Amino acid sequence: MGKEEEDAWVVMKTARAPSNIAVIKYWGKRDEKLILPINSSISVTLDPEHLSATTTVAASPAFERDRLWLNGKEVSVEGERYRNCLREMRARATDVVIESSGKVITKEVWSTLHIHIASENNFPTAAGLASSAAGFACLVYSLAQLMNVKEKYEGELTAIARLGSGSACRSLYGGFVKWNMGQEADGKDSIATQLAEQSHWEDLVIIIAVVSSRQKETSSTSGMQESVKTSPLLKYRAEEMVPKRIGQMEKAIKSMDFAEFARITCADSNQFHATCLDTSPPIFYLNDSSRRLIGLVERWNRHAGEPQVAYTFDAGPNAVMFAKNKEVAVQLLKRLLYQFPPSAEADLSRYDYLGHS
Ligand SMILES: Nc1ncnc2c1ncn2[C@@H]1O[C@H](COP(=O)(O)OP(=O)(O)OP(=O)(O)O)[C@@H](O)[C@H]1O
Ligand SMILES: C[C@@](O)(CCOP(=O)(O)OP(=O)(O)O)CC(=O)O
Repeated sequence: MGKEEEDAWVVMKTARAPSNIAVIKYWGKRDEKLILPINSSISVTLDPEHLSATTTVAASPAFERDRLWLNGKEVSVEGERYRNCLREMRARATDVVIESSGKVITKEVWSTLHIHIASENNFPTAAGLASSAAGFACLVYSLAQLMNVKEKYEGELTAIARLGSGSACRSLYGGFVKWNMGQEADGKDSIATQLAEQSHWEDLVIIIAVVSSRQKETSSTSGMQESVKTSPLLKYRAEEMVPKRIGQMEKAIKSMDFAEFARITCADSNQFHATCLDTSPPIFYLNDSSRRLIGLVERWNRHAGEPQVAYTFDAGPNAVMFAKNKEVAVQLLKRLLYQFPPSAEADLSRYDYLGHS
């Protein structure tokens, strides 16, 4: 067989992974390279129909270097995070048989093959809606399919996704997920585990209000670096507050106690933004619309006598809200449209309603 014929094959896999929203936030690393956090966190994985990354990975002897296209535009794959994920996945590749020809791609061959990656997000990238979480979870999962990688211990793939972006480790599972901060220096025990399936809490409805889809000024990565360096509140939060809240949140999820779930979710979001304000120079992720949303929910909950809706904000002004059930969700949408009426030329299909169940 000539070199051209030998190079004429390509193997390919496509996968989709959803984004996730933390109800106990990760903010701060104890190891920048391995992306090891200063506290554990808990998140809810979102519906892939609405917020997800779709990634196709391909390998061929004809490819001369690793390449990545993100939302149709080629971007560099030379960054440490992409390199680390690719290296760890290649190291775990096992035999793959190409169906059409019967040819076997062995572990040795995988170590010489270059990968082409094309990924699309169905929501704004780098706008505080955890695109990096969906993106790196999807990259690792699609590579695992392509290279026939089998986990040696549960959560091994989550530890590799973590090397791409901390929050990505939580997107490999659906439902309610905990990222254990771990203790080991090599990060082996800093993995995600599923607390409960999505179907465990069917009543819960998630609504996302995209206040702004502009890219944020301070990325999560640099924002949390500054907070670790300068915020005394962050240290107190990670050491004293989060360990207690993690236990309380696990209990609330297990028993589907919405009042407790809402109380902790709102308190943790507010404390995370307080640590941003406590950073020097201060970081502002919320804007006037975010604050109006907080006011609306707080007044409603107080008036109802017990929480009906919870809110949480990541590193941006966009709100993620949890409604107690479908009836409350409909009420919430009405109130949101009343408080924030769309302009006459708005495209109403962009008003997203995300059912969790
Ligand atoms: N689908 C994807 N595939 C691979 N990498 C992606 C994908 N989507 C995003 N990324 C990577 O993640 C980066 C954006 O991460 P960043 O943390 O700045 O924003 P975010 O994840 O949208 O927001 P946040 O984490 O604060 O909620 C992109 O520049 C890109 O490197
Ligand atoms: C506010 C957050 O969304 C921060 C997420 O930070 P990233 O996971 O994007 O940061 P890196 O690990 O540096 O990639 C809270 C959370 O998702 O827990």
